[in-house]
Order: sequence, then C-alpha cells, then structure tokens
Amino acid sequence: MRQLFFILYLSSYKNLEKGLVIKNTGSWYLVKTDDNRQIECKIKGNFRLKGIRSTNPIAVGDRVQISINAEGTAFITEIEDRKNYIIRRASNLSKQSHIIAANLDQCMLIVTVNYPETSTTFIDRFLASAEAYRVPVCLVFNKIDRYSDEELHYLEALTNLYTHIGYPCFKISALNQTDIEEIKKELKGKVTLFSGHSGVGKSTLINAILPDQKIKTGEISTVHNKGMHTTTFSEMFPIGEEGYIIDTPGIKGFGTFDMEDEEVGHYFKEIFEFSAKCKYGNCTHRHEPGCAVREAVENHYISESRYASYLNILEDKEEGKYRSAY
Ligand SMILES: Nc1nc2c(ncn2[C@@H]2O[C@H](COP(=O)(O)OP(=O)(O)OP(=O)(O)O)[C@@H](O)[C@H]2O)c(=O)[nH]1
Ligand SMILES: [Zn+2]
Repeated sequence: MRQLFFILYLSSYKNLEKGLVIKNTGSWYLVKTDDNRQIECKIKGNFRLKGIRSTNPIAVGDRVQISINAEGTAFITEIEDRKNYIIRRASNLSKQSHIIAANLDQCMLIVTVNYPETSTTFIDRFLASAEAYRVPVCLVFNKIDRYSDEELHYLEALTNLYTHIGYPCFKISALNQTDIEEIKKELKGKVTLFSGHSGVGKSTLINAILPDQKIKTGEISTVHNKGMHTTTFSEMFPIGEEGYIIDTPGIKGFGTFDMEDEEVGHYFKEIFEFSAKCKYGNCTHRHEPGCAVREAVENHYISESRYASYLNILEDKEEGKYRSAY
C-alpha cells in the first residue's frame, strides 16, 4: 500500500513541458524548453512514430513534450506533427531511413560556378527534392571574388534563370565577407538548413555568420570522403532570437526518393506550370504528342539545362540507379 502511494506521489510530481529538440547525439537529445532551459532527454524504448520506419524517431527541429521526473531524468513523451522533414535513406534498397531534420523554414544551397564547379544537374536535383519535401530554397553563389569575366557572365545567367523560376539568389564571397549581411537578414527568425558540395565554402560562410561557434565540419567530412560509414547526427546553432542554422556535415543532398514518372515534373516549378496544357494528363514530356512542355523548351520559355536535368532524373529512375554523389 505504501509502495502504491509512493508511485502515485512520483507520477503526480511529473513535470510536463514543451520544447524544441536542438541536438541529437544518437543516445540522447538536447531539448530547449519554451522558458529557455536546456534539458538532456531520452526516449523510452517503446517510442514509435506512426508511418515512419526510421532509425531515429526524433530529429533536431522537432517540437516535443517532455516529462521531467522527480529524480531529475527527463523523457520525451510526445512529438508534435511536423510541417516537413528531410530524410536520408541508409541505401537505395533499404527501407530504413534516417531523419536529418524536421520543421525547416528554408534551405540555403551554397553553390560555386567554379573552384569547384556545381553542375546545374546537381542544383536542379536538389531543388526538385526540396520541392518534394516542401522546403523553400535560396541559392547562395559563393566565391565571387575568384571568378573571371566569363565566369561572372555565366553566374549572371544562372542567377537570372533561378530568380525567374522563383528561387531567391545571393552572390557572396564568404572569404572576404562580401554581402554576408544579406544572408544574415534572410536567416532571421527562421530554421535554415545549409547544404552544398564539399569545398564550396559552407563552413567558411557559417563561421563568418557565427564567429563564436566554430563549426567542425572538417573531421567528419574527411571520414566521409574515405567512404566509411558514418551516422551523422545534427545540431541546430542559434542565430539571433528565434533563428537556427542546421549544418549537416557529410550530407550533400536530400537523397533519392520514390516517385512516379509523371510526378517528377511536379517538382520543376516551370515544367509543372506548362504541363497543364499538355494533351495527356499523364504526359512525361518526352515523346508524347501535344506536349506543351517540349514546345516551351523549343520556344525558350523553359531553359534547356532545366529540361536536361528533368530528363536526367527520369533516366536514372529507369535504370534504378542510386547516385551516391547526390
Ligand atoms: N576565393 C574564395 N575562396 C573561398 C571562399 N569561401 C571559401 N573559400 C575557400 O574554399 C575552400 C573550402 O572552404 P570550406 O569552407 O572548407 O568548404 P566546405 O563547403 O565547408 O567544405 P567541406 O568542409 O568539405 O564540406 C577553403 O580553402 C576556403 O578558404 C570565397 O568566398 N572565395
Ligand atoms: Zn508534356
């Protein structure tokens, strides 16, 4: 009887609070409560999330309810519905996935025209998967201090193209800290994921934005480059009052995802727009008669590079290829 009383006493002592998961180490989570305390939490072994088979049920960016017990331990008891999340699959064949981050407001894709070159295929694949995940993207063209006149000309053409489609573009030099203020403005009050090829200057940019928060991407990407299996856990770095930057070392893109042929065109904004006028509802914009998308490409309303990227994704799907670089 006394034991029962004790259990009742303990459970009534439980303190329920809400917060934001800002770090995931693989074995515990750091939760920032709404009154600004940081609490280390665990999840109970039987914690499952409906409909998602993931190696980690909770990710940075998740809004959760936690229960702080009298003994000082804390458990995550509930997770709020996500507005979006991005995942990485363990491999193409595996159905297991790893949730990288949840509830993103936007993604900044850092790209370079040269040193190293970021291909339009890479950019377009990234944009298409971001559309599928419903995450808005800004393109940040870095290393403008290093480009020749010809490269600057190409840069201008690219920023015109993507701005026109609806992706805001920034031109910066992270090294010289040119036009970093524009980026900072864009980050205010938002949760932003940073992505980009290795060597484009992602760490240089993040360190320019958060000089006190030296981000150690180097070690992890070295391991990654050797082809070793690394499980990457993410962290959110606070910027200003409400904003956060999420750096995901070793993850260059969103990975592949399952979709039907006729769906791919939904994730290219301008192709989707023109596809409304295609003769067939399930048009894949390749050989079908009466295709409004092919006509728009011929008339230069849709850029050839974008159309080529679109075809490239369809081809990869046909071959069942998994592009590890992406
Ligand atoms: N000229 C020039 N060089 C830059 C600029 N930004 C970065 N770099 C250089 O590019 C190289 C790569 O920069 P990092 O910041 O390490 O690139 P990263 O994208 O973080 O690369 P990973 O850590 O491999 O993911 C370094 O030698 C930087 O000094 C820039 O704006 N202009
Ligand atoms: Zn069509």
